Amino acid sequence: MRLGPPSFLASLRAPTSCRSALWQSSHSLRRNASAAAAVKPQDAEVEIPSYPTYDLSDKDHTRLRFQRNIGVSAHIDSGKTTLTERILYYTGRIRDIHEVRGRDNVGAKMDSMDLEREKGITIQSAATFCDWIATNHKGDKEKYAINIIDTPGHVDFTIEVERALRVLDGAILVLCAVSGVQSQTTTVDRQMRRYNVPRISFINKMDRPGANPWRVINQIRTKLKIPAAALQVPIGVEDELKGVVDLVRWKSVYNEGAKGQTIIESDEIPADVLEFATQKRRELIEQLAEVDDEIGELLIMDEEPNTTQLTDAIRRATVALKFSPVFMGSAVKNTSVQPLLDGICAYLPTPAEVSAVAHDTNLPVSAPPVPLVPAETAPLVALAFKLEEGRFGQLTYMRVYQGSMRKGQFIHHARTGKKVKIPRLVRMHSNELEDIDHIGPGEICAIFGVDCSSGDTFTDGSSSYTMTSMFVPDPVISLALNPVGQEGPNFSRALNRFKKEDPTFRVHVDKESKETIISGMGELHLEIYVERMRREYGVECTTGKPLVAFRETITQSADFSYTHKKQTGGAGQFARVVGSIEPMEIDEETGKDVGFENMVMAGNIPNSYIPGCEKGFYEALEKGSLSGNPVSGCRLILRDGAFHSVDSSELAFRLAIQGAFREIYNNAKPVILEPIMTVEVVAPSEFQSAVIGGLNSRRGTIIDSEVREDEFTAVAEVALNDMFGYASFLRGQTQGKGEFSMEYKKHLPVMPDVQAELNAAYRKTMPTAKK
Ligand SMILES: Nc1nc2c(ncn2[C@@H]2O[C@H](COP(=O)(O)OP(=O)(O)OP(=O)(O)O)[C@@H](O)[C@H]2O)c(=O)[nH]1
Repeated sequence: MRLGPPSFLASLRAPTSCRSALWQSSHSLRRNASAAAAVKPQDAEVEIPSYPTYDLSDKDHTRLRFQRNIGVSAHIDSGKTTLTERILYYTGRIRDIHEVRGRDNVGAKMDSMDLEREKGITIQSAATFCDWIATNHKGDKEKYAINIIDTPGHVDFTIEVERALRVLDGAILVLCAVSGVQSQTTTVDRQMRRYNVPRISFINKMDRPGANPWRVINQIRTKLKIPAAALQVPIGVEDELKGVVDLVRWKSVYNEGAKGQTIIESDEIPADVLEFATQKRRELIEQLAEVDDEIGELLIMDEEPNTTQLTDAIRRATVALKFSPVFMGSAVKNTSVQPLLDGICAYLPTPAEVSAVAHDTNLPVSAPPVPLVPAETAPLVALAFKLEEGRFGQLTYMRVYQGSMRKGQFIHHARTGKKVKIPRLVRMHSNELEDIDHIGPGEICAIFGVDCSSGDTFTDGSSSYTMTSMFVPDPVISLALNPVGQEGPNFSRALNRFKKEDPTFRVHVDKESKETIISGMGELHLEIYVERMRREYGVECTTGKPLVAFRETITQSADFSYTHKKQTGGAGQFARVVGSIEPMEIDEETGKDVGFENMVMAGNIPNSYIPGCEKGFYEALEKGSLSGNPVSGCRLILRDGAFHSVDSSELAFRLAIQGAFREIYNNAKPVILEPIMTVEVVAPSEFQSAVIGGLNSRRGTIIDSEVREDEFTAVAEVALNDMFGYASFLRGQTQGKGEFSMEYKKHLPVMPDVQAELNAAYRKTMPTAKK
């Protein structure tokens, strides 16, 4: 988790005394159910220790000033991979350019999986690094080290975007010059906001007929609600695009050479864009004045900011998340990618400019977080943000937040307390590795041979810090998976590996049918794993019909007072629990919408039995009694109870909570929820009414539509259950010219008739269920 805009260097050095205080935990169990078990007893006064402070050395300052960790994210097919390929080429990281779905059949460097190259989509985010000699606003050259993560655009692989943004300091938001802000752009925008990631916007595909960057900028301002202004205007349009006018340095910038590798700069602004460029420079200053005091004052005094003032203001406002500078070009036509690289160096933050925090596991979860300082001398805190099974074993991607790591060094796994040696330390270049001996704070690397899950923290053992992990959305779709022939060990081996790599991929065995059920973020998501199972593990599988992941929730509170008592000759079971269940809103930061709160006073239930109660609650949530689907949006508050010195046990309390939950569930007026998707269709204008009619016939609600010269976009909310078979339906409706993307929006109650149907179907499968 990052804190807000960084005037944070001051806060890093805040006097320790202000953090050394008695602090009272009162609602510590509310926020994070999974962390709840580790929390200290409530209402205890806890002393916050005084943590040592670390200052950045001059060496740290210099290194971090020239370091950037950035991501490239966007709606599908906006050109992220194509852009990254250019970046790698111009920075000298690769010797030649290969296109996504290119005729040379090589495929883009960052799409290294065979499946990615075949389908022409990015499935896994890939990490790489490069050096760039940037030209600054004075025209001086400076060398920067840039770590880049290219993320997938398909919503099915959204966890990859979450993972990347969690550890990146800045991002490039790529938009198509024709389609503008699309549904997935909004999702990426939301993710960037969640992790406070400053962003540069890059309007790609300026060579396409109908390209209109000004409409796109307007959409950034109105739809994404972030002040934005162009730092460039194009020279030439569509096919004739030659370069851009740099509005900050007031220069014309052209690409020359077969691959646009030579940058030619000129002080002469072409006459046909001069007036327009002057107007857009004015617009840039006015937009900045809205968010930056210094420019605001200059504007009031009617003074023109100079290049340094303008650059500094753009940087300040971008890093403070108040503004997005907009660049434009065409990745495929090799135009204006180098100025974007200069922009990354000039305007995106250094690792020292974003604040990162950890939690001290010795304190309750709601204790104030501890700021981390990217100083080499500080004790190590690193976050494993992605796992990947490679040719040489498990590869763990790490972001080092403070301190450093060395090959051969021992590091501590914060969750398990295990000490592990780093056998091999590498920097990643897509699927190739470069061995290194040492990695400093603020950098990204990968290590081999360390067993952990994604989201785990590593330290040098001197602190008990852990970093909060990322938002993991719940699956929306599931299907039964059966290996053809005998089930061999590779079947479960593959499933275990996929589960570890991807927290949005879930596996369980259905208790009734005994079938293996896999769940995920969409049909494509699951299809990719079934295919990987075949290719990487040699296991051929058949799959059942995809099923929507229904959920249940409660709509009102209900109290319980329940005694679990059993006397069967030997030791008996006794546990009494009193409390309530109530509806719970989702926590935007953690994604949690279920929680267990212990408010038992005076030891009426001994502390040692509380974990049993909590376990019982989470088990009860696994299957709601309306339809057998998991229950979400529910908090249990345990207020009181009673125990017996001989007959009580953790098991008795676990069963007591389950019994209580079963007994009062219906009093809390449960309903069945279904996933609602945002569906965006782009198709030639002549098919507009057919497409809208098609969405209406699937009970969709049209929430936005836009008609451009030749094509239109329609955005609708449709229940996922009504979307099966839509791809071929749309193909038929639009002679194959329509495209659609779909992403999960929210869960909503199903219609009463559907609820009755699902309930009846569930009862039929449950001979023991109450009829
Ligand atoms: N006209 C035009 N096409 C482009 C440009 N950049 C990329 N494309 C094309 O757009 C398509 C998608 O490009 P990708 O680079 O795979 O897009 P992506 O955003 O990485 O795709 P996903 O990772 O699948 O979301 C390819 O056919 C590219 O050749 C551009 O500047 N102009």
